[in-house]
Amino acid sequence: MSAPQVCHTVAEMTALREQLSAEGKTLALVPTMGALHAGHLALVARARELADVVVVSIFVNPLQFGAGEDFDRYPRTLDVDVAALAGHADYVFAPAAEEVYPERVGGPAVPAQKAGSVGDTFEGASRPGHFDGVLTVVARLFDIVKPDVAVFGQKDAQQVFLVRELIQKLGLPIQLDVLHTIREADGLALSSRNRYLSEEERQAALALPHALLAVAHEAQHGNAASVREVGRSVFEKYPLVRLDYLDLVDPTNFQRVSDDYQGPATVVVAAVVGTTRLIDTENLERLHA
Ligand SMILES: Nc1ncnc2c1ncn2[C@@H]1O[C@H](COP(=O)(O)OP(=O)(O)OP(=O)(O)O)[C@@H](O)[C@H]1O
Ligand SMILES: CC(C)(CO)[C@@H](O)C(=O)[O-]
Ligand code: BAL
Repeated sequence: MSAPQVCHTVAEMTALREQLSAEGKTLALVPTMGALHAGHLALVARARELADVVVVSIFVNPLQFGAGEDFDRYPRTLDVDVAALAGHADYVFAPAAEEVYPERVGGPAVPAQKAGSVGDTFEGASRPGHFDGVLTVVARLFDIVKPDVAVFGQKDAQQVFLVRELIQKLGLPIQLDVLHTIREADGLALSSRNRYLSEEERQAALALPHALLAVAHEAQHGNAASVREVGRSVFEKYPLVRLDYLDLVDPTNFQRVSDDYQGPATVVVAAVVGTTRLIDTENLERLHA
C-alpha cells in the first residue's frame, strides 16, 4: 500500500488540482485537524466512493481556538497520520499557517467568514469566534483544493449546518456529504481529544453516549421538555463530568425547539471531562408534543 503524496504548499496543491482537472478527475476533500482515528478513516472511505481522487487536509487551524484552549497541545502526528492513510487517501494537504494565511508574512488577507447568529449558540457560545474561524479555514481550503465533494462528520452537527450554509452563501459547486458518527464498542464517539483522557475520565466520558441513549428512549413518548430533562439528569451520576449543554434543535435552522415542538430534532451535547471538552449528537426522527 503506497503512502499518500504530501503537499505542503498552496502552489503544490494548486498545481495538483490543475493537473487532475485536466485529466477530468473528480476530487473529494476530507478536512481534518489530524491525529487521525477510525472516524476519520470512515470519512476517507466515504470520500473514496464519491470521487476519483481523495485529498485529506491536515491543519490545526489557529483561528478556531480561543485563548486558553488546547491549540498548543493539540496532537500533531503528521507522519503517523500519513502512514495511516496509506491505501486510503491519494494526497495529504498539510500546509503551514503562513500558507493558509499569507497575511501572516505580509501577503494578501484571506477573506474572513462570519458564522452569523447560529455561530453564537451552543459550541459558539462556549467557544466565542470558533465558527468564524472554522468557516474561514473551510472556505480557504475549498478555494485552494476546489473539491467536487467535501466529506464531514455529523458528530460536529453545528459545524455541518454552518458549512452547508457557507456553501450556499458562496454559491460553491461543492456537494456536501455527511457521515454518521463512528463510536467505540461502548458507545463513546471517536475523537482526537479522547487521547487526553485518563482511564477514569475515559469511563466518565460515557456520560455523553449514555445521555443520548436515554434521550432516544424518552423521545419515543416524551416531549422536548421531558427529553431534555432526562438527558441532563444522566450527568448527575457522573461527578467527573461537567455538562455544558444538552439541548434539542430543529435540524432545518439549528434553533432550540420549544417544549411543545413536534417533528425531527437533533440532540446536541457538550461536556467537559476533567479538562477535556467533548461533544456528541444524535438525530431523533420525531418529537411528540
Ligand atoms: N467519531 C467520528 N465519526 C465520524 N466523523 C468524525 C468523528 N470524529 C470526528 N469526525 C469528523 O472528522 C472531521 C475532522 O474532525 P477533527 O479532526 O476535529 O476530529 P475530531 O476527532 O472531532 O477532533 P476533536 O477531538 O479535536 O474534536 C470532522 O468532519 C469531524 O466531524
Ligand atoms: C473542519 C475543520 C478541519 C476545520 O479546521 C475542523 O473544524 C474539524 O476538524 O472539524
Ligand atoms: N472538531 C472541531 C474542531 C475543534 O474542536 O476545534
